Amino acid sequence: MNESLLDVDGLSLGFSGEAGFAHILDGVTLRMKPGEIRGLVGESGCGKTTLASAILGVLPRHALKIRGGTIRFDGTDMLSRTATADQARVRGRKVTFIPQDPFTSFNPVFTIGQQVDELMKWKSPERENAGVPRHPLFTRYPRARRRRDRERILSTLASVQLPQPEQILKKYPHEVSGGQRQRLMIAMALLPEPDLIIADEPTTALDVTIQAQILGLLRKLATERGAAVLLTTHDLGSAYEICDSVTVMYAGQDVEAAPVDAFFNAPAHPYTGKLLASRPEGAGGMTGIPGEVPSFYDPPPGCRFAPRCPRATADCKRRPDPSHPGEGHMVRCYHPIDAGSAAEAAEIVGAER
Ligand SMILES: Nc1ncnc2c1ncn2[C@@H]1O[C@H](COP(=O)(O)OP(=O)(O)OP(=O)(O)O)[C@@H](O)[C@H]1O
Repeated sequence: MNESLLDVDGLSLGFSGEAGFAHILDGVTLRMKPGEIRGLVGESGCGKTTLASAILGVLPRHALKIRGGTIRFDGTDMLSRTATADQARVRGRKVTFIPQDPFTSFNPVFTIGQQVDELMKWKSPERENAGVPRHPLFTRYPRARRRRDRERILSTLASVQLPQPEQILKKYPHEVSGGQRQRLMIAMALLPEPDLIIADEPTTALDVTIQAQILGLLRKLATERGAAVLLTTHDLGSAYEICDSVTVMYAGQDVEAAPVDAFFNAPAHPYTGKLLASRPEGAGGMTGIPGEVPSFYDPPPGCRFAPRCPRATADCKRRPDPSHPGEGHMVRCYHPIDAGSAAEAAEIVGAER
């Protein structure tokens, strides 16, 4: 039985532009089970947002070219050009989104209440055929459903710890703080009762003190309501705090996926080892990783980390198939770190020191 909620398999895509074709995602595989909280980590520019946007179906169509692979959500083919009604039922209803920047995500000219009502008019869990596009003029918002939705809205705002929810709904976006706006975003992502929430660096724009609170709240509410969360972040500390599992991306490739304990205690891909070692509290101390991320216009063949990898050999010019060093642990590397060998771990961490 296939118990995946989300199944991204071998996804390769890129964008054409004046500078040529940018090969962004290269054979990415990502699976999520119902209720799982998975971190999608990697350096800035490694393709986390592109992957999240591909799942949500919001990549710019004019330049996008899908070169291979599939995205299936609970049985719906999210890349098919004919299953658009099913895709519309999934997007914004079964899969919702928490954006990076709560400051630009609201429309400044409507009150928060008007914007939440509009969301529920279309995406309420009670709405039949939720998500199927119809002409807005011919779609009523029946009074009885609107009343029940209002109850849902007030209780969800209370659950994200927004005081005086009725007052907040009357305000305009600029009248509430950044932290409150991000709580509202979490509430709006929860209201359709989704099976998956994609949170794209949801706390980057906030104060460090508020970040941990918001992530803790997201984890608690998603778990209580049985929703899975895909959290894109470059903050490994956040991933450690709230995730069950982690997928590591490097230059548009998934290089490793592991339960959170294995990720931190027994990383197998040399890039993961470097990433962990370059944390301020890691063995390398804020050293960074020598070398540069390759260009997406002319990426190296095979493993894209090979040009920076102390273990690379000629084999690495072909993309490695996945291997499985442990339960739920996948790595794509011809020369993985042996978790049992302290000398190997030290070699990876200290190779350039
Ligand atoms: N429409 C596009 N055309 C060309 N290149 C693009 C396009 N969209 C994204 N890219 C490139 O794809 C790469 C991956 O970007 P993406 O935003 O997915 O990375 P990221 O890991 O989410 O980064 P960050 O952590 O900074 O948000 C970047 O080099 C970006 O410039």
